[in-house]
Amino acid sequence: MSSEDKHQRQERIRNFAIIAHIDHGKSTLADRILEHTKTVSERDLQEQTLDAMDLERERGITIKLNSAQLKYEAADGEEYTFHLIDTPGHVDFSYEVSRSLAACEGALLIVDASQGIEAQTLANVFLALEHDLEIIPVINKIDLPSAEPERIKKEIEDVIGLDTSETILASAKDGTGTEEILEHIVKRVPAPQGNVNEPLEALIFDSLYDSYRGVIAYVRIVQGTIKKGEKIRMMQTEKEFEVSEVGVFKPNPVSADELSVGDVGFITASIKNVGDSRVGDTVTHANAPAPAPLPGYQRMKPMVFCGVYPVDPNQYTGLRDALERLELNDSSLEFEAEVSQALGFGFRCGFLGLLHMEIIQERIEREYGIELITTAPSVIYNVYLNDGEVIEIHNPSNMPDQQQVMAVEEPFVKANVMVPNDFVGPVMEICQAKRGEFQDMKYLDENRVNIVYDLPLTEIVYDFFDQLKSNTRGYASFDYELMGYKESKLVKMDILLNGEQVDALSVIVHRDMAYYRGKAIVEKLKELIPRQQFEVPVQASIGNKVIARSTIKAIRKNVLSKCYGGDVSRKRKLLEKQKEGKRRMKNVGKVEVPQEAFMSVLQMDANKEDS
Ligand SMILES: Nc1nc2c(ncn2[C@@H]2O[C@H](COP(=O)(O)OP(=O)(O)OP(=O)(O)O)[C@@H](O)[C@H]2O)c(=O)[nH]1
Repeated sequence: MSSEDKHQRQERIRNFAIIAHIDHGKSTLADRILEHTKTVSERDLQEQTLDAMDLERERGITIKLNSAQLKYEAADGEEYTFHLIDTPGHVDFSYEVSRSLAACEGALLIVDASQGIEAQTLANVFLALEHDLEIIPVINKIDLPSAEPERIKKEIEDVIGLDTSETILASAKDGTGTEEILEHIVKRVPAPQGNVNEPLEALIFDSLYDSYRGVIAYVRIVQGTIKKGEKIRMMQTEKEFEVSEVGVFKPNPVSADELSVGDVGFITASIKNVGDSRVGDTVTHANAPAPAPLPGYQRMKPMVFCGVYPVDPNQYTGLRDALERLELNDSSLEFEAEVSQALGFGFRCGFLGLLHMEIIQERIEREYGIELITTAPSVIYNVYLNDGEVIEIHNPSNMPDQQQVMAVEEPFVKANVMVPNDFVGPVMEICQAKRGEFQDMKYLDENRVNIVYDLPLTEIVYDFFDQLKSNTRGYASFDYELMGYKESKLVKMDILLNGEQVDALSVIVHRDMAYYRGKAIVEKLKELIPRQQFEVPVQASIGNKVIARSTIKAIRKNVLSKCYGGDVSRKRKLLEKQKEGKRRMKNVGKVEVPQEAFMSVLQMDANKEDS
């Protein structure tokens, strides 16, 4: 292709993302677009093609980014190449969202006609505006009887300040508006800038590990071109590779001769670890490198840590293999070996957030068949010692003795909560109970309010979101960003079972809440730990001082005594049932403790805590 042809082709490329809150219809709309452009034949179109992972489909959320190349013949008679880049809709993955937006010139903003803008949508729209994207508002689900497109338009204008005169009214369910959306993309989203003759700059906006090809890096070419056989360098990690294949997603990966300015596609280069091709890094040619990497690179750092142990100690090596494999695919997952007196050999793992943590745990159990015991999640604390040393603690049981500690800092976030007026009271109560500091409150329209609080991350890691949902009948939406560290009055609380301290149950709590938390935990443990053959005291202590106590009464339990006579099959069933119940038990000293107990600190309801 001549330079001139390449330029003409570049003029007809449109790169866009879809921004939407969970359930507002992003996947359904993406399906309509794929259908309409005949990218995927209707017969092949599995419901929601873009959400590929099983787990993702089950949970109905987008975890990993995906992209698709579409050909669209527009009303002006020209054929356009669209690249649709899917973005995850969850706070844990906001950095990935920011990189995928950096790969686009435009974004469709999908808002449910019966719901309105939600906190996460707002956060992502502002990210898109920062990247100077052209935003095309689409009000979806107008087929619903409860649709209020005029109210939503006004909300988009008032809250985001977008001009909504050209808003598209759509129903992804019945296909209304799909054609109009495609035409608006052609007219309103700018063609990519950049020059084919400049040194290569390609932005990695996602990468995944394929056991056959190695890492597949998803890239947007910002300057220059890239071909098979060329020597490339990752500008941040400074690793060099030889390109084994370039291609595009249709939406399945298909080889291409070359990727050129404006293209979105993939590169493989026998890269063995996703850590070598990090999201946000810039790919350039090794022998004619670009002068500087693309801006905005950040190393994704885990924020939430927990202990992960195999129920069966023999599966320790299996668990390590599973984590190593998952790490290949997920450069934000971190882990290191850890030994707990209570749980034996396991790993301390770091995650981007709670959802990320749940996803990894579920994948280990499902894909690798390893049953896990996990401890309550914790954040990273900065601990200032009396001797001037500063240490980072991400396992509460490693907290030094109180006498040695001068001060403790914990991470804080700025949280936006959007709710209907009626729920302002309950939301403020929850934030206050979670040690929140009120910052701001704004009306979105007559009906809805945005409340801003500074909150300790650790309180969000606990049951904040669940409480928010249950106290606002599911109406609240919530988003947060990390602000930094602040000093708090934090202490380590230990739990003793039968007089023995259980390291895996230690937590770091605010001094003013220690008594209530301690009381709630010992009560919860009393509920969760089955009666043993002897009486078991459960205590919560700070330093050597016991602050709460409960007792698990002794019983003598023999399930077989229930079976009169010799019904063998019934007997076997009962024994199996008992075995089943025991599977996730760990012996801690002489006491059998079920998995749930290690998460008990997460399961306290607010009322108990406040009472
Ligand atoms: N009535 C109606 N329902 C719709 C429309 N578009 C999507 N839905 C339904 O809304 C629900 C959510 O749609 P999805 O496409 O899965 O939403 P999503 O935004 O992709 O959600 P995540 O993948 O979780 O981010 C599904 O049950 C869809 O069938 C629409 O235009 N009208």
